[in-house]
This record gives sequence, C-alpha cells and structure tokens, in this order.
Amino acid sequence: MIELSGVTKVFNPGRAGEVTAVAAADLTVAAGEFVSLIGPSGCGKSTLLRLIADLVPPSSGTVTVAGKPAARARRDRDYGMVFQKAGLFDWRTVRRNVELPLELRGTGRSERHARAAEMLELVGLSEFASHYPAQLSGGMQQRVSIARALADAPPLLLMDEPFGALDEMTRERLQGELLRICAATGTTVVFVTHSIDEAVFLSGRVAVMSARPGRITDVIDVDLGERTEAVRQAPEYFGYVTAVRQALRGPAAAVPEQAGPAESAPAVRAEK
Ligand SMILES: Nc1ncnc2c1ncn2[C@@H]1O[C@H](COP(=O)(O)OP(=O)(O)OP(=O)(O)O)[C@@H](O)[C@H]1O
Repeated sequence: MIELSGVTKVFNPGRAGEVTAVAAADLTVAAGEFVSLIGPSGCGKSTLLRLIADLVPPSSGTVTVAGKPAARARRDRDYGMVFQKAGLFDWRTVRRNVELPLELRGTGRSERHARAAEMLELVGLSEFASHYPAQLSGGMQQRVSIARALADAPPLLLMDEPFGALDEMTRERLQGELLRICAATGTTVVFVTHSIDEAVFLSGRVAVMSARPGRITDVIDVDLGERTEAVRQAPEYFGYVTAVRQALRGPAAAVPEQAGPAESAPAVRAEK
C-alpha cells in the first residue's frame, strides 16, 4: 500500500533555517496493516505522514501509495486524513460534514445521504446527524472526523495524533472503535502518536524514529492477537511497551537490569 524508499525532506535548503526533518527513510506498509510512527517531539513524524499524503514533496527518494506516485494517489483521493483537531466546518451539520468528500467527488445526493448515515452508524453518532459540531464533545467531533475521512472508502487512513487532545478514557474507547472500524472496512492505517501505550495497543508494527534528523531506527512487530480491553493488562503487552521504550531511548537503554517485564519483550528489528 505504501512504499517509502530513501525519503529525505529538507526544509529551507541552503537558506537560514535549513532543517532536515526526515533522513533516508525506508518503510513498506502492506494493505490492511496498522502501522504507528513514534518518536521524540520534532523528529519528523508529521512530516513523514505529510510526505505520504503528498502535502509536501520529498527532497530525495520516492513515495509510492497504492502502487502509484504519491501525487497521483492524492489526486485519486486514495487516502483520508485525520488530525489532532477534528477540523469540522462549524456551519455544516454533522451529516453534511461527513458528506463533504463525497460532494467533492460529485456523488449524487441520495448516495451521499446513505453513505453518511452508514458512516455515522459506524462511529455511533447516528442520533447526532443533524447537530452542529459545537454541540458535540471533543471525542464525538473526532469520531465525526474519522467518519468523514472514511466516507468515500479510501483504502488508506493517515492519522496525525488524532486522539492526542482527548482524556484517557475517551482515548481508550476511540482506540477500540478505530480498530473495530478498520477491521470492518479493511482500511490500512498509518498513525502518528506520542504515546507508547497507544502505539502498542493499536499497531501490528511500530516504526520508531530517532531525534532530528528523523530516521526510522527500528520497526517492532507487535503480535498481540485480537485487541480486547484485557490486552491492556497482559504481560505480553507490557513487554512490547518496554521494547518500544527501549528502542526510543536507543541501544544504550537495552540493559537487562532495566528491562523488568521486558524479559518477555520481543526482539527489535532494525530497518535502516
Ligand atoms: N513547513 C515547514 N517549514 C520548515 N520547517 C518545518 C516545516 N514543517 C516541519 N518543519 C520542521 O521539521 C521538523 C520536524 O517537524 P514535524 O512536525 O514533522 O515533527 P513531529 O515529530 O511531528 O513533531 P511533534 O511530535 O512535536 O508534533 C521540525 O524541526 C520542524 O520545525
């Protein structure tokens, strides 16, 4: 679904304020996978997501999405995006917010209505279709944003800290809902987060980035089976959390005495 090959992004090259945000990133994401990007603040996670979305061009390297250059995938609307702020249009009802990508595609009225109703049911907001965003809680707004991103059934969902501004309970509930929706739709997800717990709970793989210039230093396979709430208490889950934490700290942190529950922590695979 996604292939990043030697992708580097330098902002303001040759000028004051030159920043290498992403350096030589290689990453392959298969269809139906859930991959998180995690790393210290400013390491280039959002930039990597924006490169996949073709919102910024790479300085070098290639980005392929759905088997085509990223720019083509953007034009074909092969992905939906969800950000930390729901970014809904205040003057549109919930239903009309969800219909927006379909309107842009020129989908007819009745099909738009039907699809929006289906999406709102998926995120549990059918009763709120006629409400305006300001009448909803932050978590509900974020669910509308997810419904909107999925409205025209993109094969790929790009999410940039979508639950970052929510309280812990809401965040955990939405994590469960997101996994349920992805399982129902088969959507591939690339998910940027600061939270190790969140990355481990959601992902099949966690890509760990180093401090700027952001490199993908490790990719950790997370094999936890079906993500029920009980998984959050499982020793294997804590093992993976420890493995990601160690990868974030770098090789020096992988000292057995510090490992604790990481005795069950899985091996970390370097991917350049
Ligand atoms: N449009 C831009 N112009 C210039 N520099 C930029 C631009 N966008 C990002 N940067 C720089 O690139 C680096 C990486 O930023 P980015 O937002 O990708 O990091 P991040 O890992 O997502 O950070 P955070 O976790 O704090 O959100 C930062 O130093 C940032 O200042």
